[in-house]
Amino acid sequence: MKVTIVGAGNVGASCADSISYRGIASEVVLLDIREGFAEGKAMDIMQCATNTGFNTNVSGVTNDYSKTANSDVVVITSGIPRKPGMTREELIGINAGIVKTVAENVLAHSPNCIVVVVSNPMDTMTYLALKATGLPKNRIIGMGGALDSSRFRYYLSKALDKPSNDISAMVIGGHGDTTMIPLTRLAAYNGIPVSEFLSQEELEKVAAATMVGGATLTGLLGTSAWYAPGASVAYLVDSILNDQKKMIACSVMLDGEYGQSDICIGVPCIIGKNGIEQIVDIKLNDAEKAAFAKSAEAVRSMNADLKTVLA
Ligand SMILES: NC(=O)C1=CN([C@@H]2O[C@H](COP(=O)(O)OP(=O)(O)OC[C@H]3O[C@@H](n4cnc5c(N)ncnc54)[C@H](O)[C@@H]3O)[C@@H](O)[C@H]2O)C=CC1
Ligand SMILES: O=C([O-])CC(=O)C(=O)O
Repeated sequence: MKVTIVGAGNVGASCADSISYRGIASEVVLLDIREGFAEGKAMDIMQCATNTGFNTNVSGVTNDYSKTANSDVVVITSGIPRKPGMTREELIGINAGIVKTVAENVLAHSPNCIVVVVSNPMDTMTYLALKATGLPKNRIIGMGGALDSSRFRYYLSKALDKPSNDISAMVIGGHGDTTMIPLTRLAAYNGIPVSEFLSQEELEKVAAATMVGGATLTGLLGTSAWYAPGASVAYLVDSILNDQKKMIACSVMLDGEYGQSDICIGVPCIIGKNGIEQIVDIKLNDAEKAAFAKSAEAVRSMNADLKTVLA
């Protein structure tokens, strides 16, 4: 199985690293426009192989899409990250042009691939990639919910003082500081609702910390995060390549589900060899429904800005 990652920066290289460690692809190609940069990242990752025991062949290329030909999965991580104080939405002006060109280039060389969009603002970039390529909606997946859900589990684990892996929890909605919807009502510690252990006030604090999880890291690091984003992409790619049918919150084109159409936004999906194999339309309560509608409205208004930025 072959995976291409376009954009060999912090997130792209971390994706290549995590995918190699998982041993889920025979080949990973990193592509970047910076001369020699992807080659250097690939060489550094390959020099881990003997000490960590992986057999994936990781290579790097400078803007040569012929080397990405016939990829099974292409991950788009090209574009600028935010700096402290910025929102993800502010990146649209530069990243829209990059994502559109990259999506067209990868499809020209890998017409059957499944595309995972990571660049921000991710929901709008997923929508753009879908419209620009005309691919069927099961083959364009926006990665955000996997990461946001793992941050939700992290903050719940801190509040509960229990391991993250004993907690199940999901974040739906937009991948933005104000558009995320941590589904606190459905979060559980070994099947027991977390509300049995945490007060309403504690749960609200966890949800608020989750929503600004990316901004918190950006403030600490001076640029946005990469280890957890890379691991989240690898988790998603594993479910595609190995047809695991995991339920993962992903940004996907809706066609009536959750009362929305013509929008890519985070909802629970079954992920397998065909990409998005099913959208799981869970029953939300009235407050969750209202939060989802508000989140969709914000994402939709960002999508409308594409006309201006791409003009
Ligand atoms: N969806 C999510 O959960 C997450 C999304 N992100 C987003 O991922 C993107 C990348 O973040 P980082 O890796 O931290 O940035 P970075 O600046 O470290 O790397 C971006 C790379 O893209 C390359 N690039 C720019 N234009 C290109 C083009 N046309 N073709 C190929 N490569 C190109 C740059 O040379 C650079 O190496 C950002 O937009 C960031 O906001 C970051 C973390 C999580
Ligand atoms: O915070 C950012 O800008 C990058 C990102 O999407 C995340 O880490 O969730």
